[in-house]
Amino acid sequence: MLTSQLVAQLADSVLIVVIVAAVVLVAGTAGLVVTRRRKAEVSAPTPPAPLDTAEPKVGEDAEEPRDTPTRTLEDTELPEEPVATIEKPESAQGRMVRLRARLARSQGSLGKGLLALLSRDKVDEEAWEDIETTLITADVGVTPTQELVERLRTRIRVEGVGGEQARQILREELIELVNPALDRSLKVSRKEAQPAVVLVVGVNGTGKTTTVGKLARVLVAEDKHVVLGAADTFRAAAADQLQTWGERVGVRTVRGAEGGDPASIAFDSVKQGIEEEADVVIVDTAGRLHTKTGLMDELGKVKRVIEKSAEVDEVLLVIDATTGQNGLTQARVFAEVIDVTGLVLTKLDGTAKGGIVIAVQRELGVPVKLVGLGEGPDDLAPFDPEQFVDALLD
Ligand SMILES: Nc1nc2c(ncn2[C@@H]2O[C@H](COP(=O)(O)OP(=O)(O)OP(=O)(O)O)[C@@H](O)[C@H]2O)c(=O)[nH]1
Repeated sequence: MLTSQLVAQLADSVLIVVIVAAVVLVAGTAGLVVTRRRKAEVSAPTPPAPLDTAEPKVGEDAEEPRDTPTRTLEDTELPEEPVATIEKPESAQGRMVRLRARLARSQGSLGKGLLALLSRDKVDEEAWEDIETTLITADVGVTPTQELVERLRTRIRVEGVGGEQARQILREELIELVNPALDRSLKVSRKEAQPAVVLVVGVNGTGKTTTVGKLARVLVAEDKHVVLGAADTFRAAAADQLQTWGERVGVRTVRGAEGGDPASIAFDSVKQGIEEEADVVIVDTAGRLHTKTGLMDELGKVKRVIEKSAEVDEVLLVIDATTGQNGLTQARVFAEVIDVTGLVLTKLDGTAKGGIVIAVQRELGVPVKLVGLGEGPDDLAPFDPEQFVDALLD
């Protein structure tokens, strides 16, 4: 009896559980269906809007402008690197006028010092000694100094002294010492259907690559077609540096592998110049210590290899004016291994020893053709003795 009651109770419980489960199941399924339907409503693609075939309205019929204001120029992000444009370099004419103040600033003590001593009422022995010291300190060199002092003594004795007269005498004698008779023109014109070739040489860090870049600008300003040869395969960044200089004025740079054979790059750049019918090919070479025989011999090879296809018209030796007497020693050794046709004195803006112009010309019997007066792209000027001396005396 008890058992049958127990069984009946159990059956009731099972029934209740089954009923509850069924209700939950039905409610769950209904919920799911509703959610699915809602989701389907949300993600259903909206039908495409009918094409607006109406004519655009103008004037008073025009629609109201958009809520969001149109972006102004200020809002627009510009690319960081401006689009490369070809620069127009300053012409060589008149550069010296612009750079004269800089020269006067650096060399002022030389010119003004001499002038002050010569303008005294009486130029005594002590004053002449001071004049000599001033000239030697400015790197004019012993022999040129003695010559100049001798000529000044004679003229001052004969023509007398006095402010303006002393200035005139000094000006004339300094110009004579710098030697205005020397041919300072650069051989940079095509001849016999071939480009002129300029080889740039010198000790490390004197400013060769910079000078090649600046020279290219001088020539581009004269409407010359220039090709650059990056034969400095020793310093990793030199070819990039040169190429950047070239690109700024639309000039091609021929380069080779880092550590490659400089003679072969020099050859290729001249070949390129011939093919492009260029006016000038300027070849930059690696800086080399004048004391390293192997490197110095390499220069001869570079020149000989170029000469297989074209004549080398200019060999420009770059000298850092701030190195003083050491610059003279370099000049001497370079001149022994290669025929230097012109000198470039760089960094004249950074030294008071402008007398090196006189000394180095004397040493080599070769004219200073260009002077570097700053790091700016157009801070290279053709050397002019009169303007140089006038800047000293400014
Ligand atoms: N103030 C001044 N600096 C100059 C002048 N010319 C060149 N320089 C600087 O001298 C440094 C060396 O110049 P580079 O052209 O790299 O010298 P480089 O002779 O090619 O050097 P290497 O390839 O190592 O032999 C650079 O910082 C130039 O900007 C100049 O006339 N005035």
